[in-house]
Amino acid sequence: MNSPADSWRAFPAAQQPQWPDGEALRSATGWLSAAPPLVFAAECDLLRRRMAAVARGEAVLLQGGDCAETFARTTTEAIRGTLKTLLQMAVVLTHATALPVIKIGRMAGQYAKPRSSPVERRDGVELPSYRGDAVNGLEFTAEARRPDPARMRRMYESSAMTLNLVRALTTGGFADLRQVHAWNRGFVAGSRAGERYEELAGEIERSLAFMQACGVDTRELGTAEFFVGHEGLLLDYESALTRAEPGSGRSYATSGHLLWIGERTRDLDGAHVEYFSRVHNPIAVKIGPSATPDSVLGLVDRLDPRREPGRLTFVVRAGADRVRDTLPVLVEKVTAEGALVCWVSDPMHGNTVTAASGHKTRSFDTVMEEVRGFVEVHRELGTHPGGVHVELTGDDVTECVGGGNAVLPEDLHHRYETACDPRLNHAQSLDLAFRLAEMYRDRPSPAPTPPR
Ligand SMILES: O=C[C@H](O)[C@H](O)COP(=O)(O)O
Ligand SMILES: C=C(OP(=O)(O)O)C(=O)O
Ligand SMILES: [Mn+2]
Repeated sequence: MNSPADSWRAFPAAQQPQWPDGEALRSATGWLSAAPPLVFAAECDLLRRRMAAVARGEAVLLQGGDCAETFARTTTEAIRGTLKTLLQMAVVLTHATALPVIKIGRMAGQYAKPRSSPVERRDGVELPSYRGDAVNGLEFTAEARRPDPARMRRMYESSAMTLNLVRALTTGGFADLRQVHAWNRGFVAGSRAGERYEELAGEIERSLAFMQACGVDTRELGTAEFFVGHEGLLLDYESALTRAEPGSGRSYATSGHLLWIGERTRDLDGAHVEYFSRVHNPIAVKIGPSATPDSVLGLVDRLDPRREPGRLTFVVRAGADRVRDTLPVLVEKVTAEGALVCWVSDPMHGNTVTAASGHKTRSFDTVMEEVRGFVEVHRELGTHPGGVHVELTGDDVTECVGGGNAVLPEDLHHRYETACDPRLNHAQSLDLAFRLAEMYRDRPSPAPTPPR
């Protein structure tokens, strides 16, 4: 019970499914405990070093992907679409900042969802809420909504399939920077952001040709470093995949490189903080508008007691109208405490609204307003706006309104395909990258903090 994988069991765990079948739960977690790790300790350590560079102002983080991955969309097309979108956004940001962009997919594990309400009501019928494919089915039937622990095994298998393809694509030539034009193919033509991207890709190609002509070996640009992460919500799953490293004796969550604690599960006395205090991965915590300086400093003490840059990231999701008020004091207090954490903006979860049609949506302009507020706060304090964490897809969905190829509220039903929250589509994602790039270019980050 006091092992790193199990100490959380003595603490209250929010947002966990009520598994109806104890025997099925034991069978699933037993199977997971014997399964190979999905990621390796050395990869997690490498990402910690990369995140330390973000904390020092020497790199930028780009994290994105579905709100909720689904088993049905574990397809080559969907995975490749998200990956290409992130690679394109990273090129835009690298070009503007002249800093390395650390890429993390919200992929290969994003199958469990915290919910505002444990139940959903439709036409007088009440059923358990959908909690992600790892727990139950999206279909509104009693059968589908019953939590089934065997789904955690499918979560592992879908994560493995996704990770396998991601590893092949990022190292097998697909992510080669010399393919910078090819990544834009297959996406809907005609968006302003797409055109801007084509211009930039042309510029990069000419620079690469120039470097080659000067005798520089550009083959090094043939692969991309890419990590995966998800909300570490389902503690039965995460603890079954926790492995101790024989050399160091350290424990790692091996379901993903960087895992985060959500806004609804960051209670200092709760099971999630306890579990994550025991594993050595780089970790993140979502910070909403109600976070007090004391609760944030408490998280630093519990999760980063040695104040090691790269260990802890705060993902701020305050809302466009609150970020300028709530963020400064948090940044000031954490900095005064001697912690060099990464500050990242999630401009989506504080800005969800319900459209007249009943669809959950987010306005692109409001999303950008939160990013702007986040960057401005850091500029004023002389700290580094470390990057963004966004819900996006390479598909041409109509889930968020606005953006370059404006999706109108009346268009939402055309391709509203998300299993949970509304995602930016491909054009909106590129648009966000260009606008963020402008913010970085207008006011470069201060000189990096010297390594500690
Ligand atoms: O993705 C985040 C949460 O799971 C989601 O925003 C909760 O949505 P709900 O308010 O519809 O439950
Ligand atoms: C649940 C999520 O966010 P938050 O914890 O910030 O609400 C999410 O990232 O999908
Ligand atoms: Mn979400």
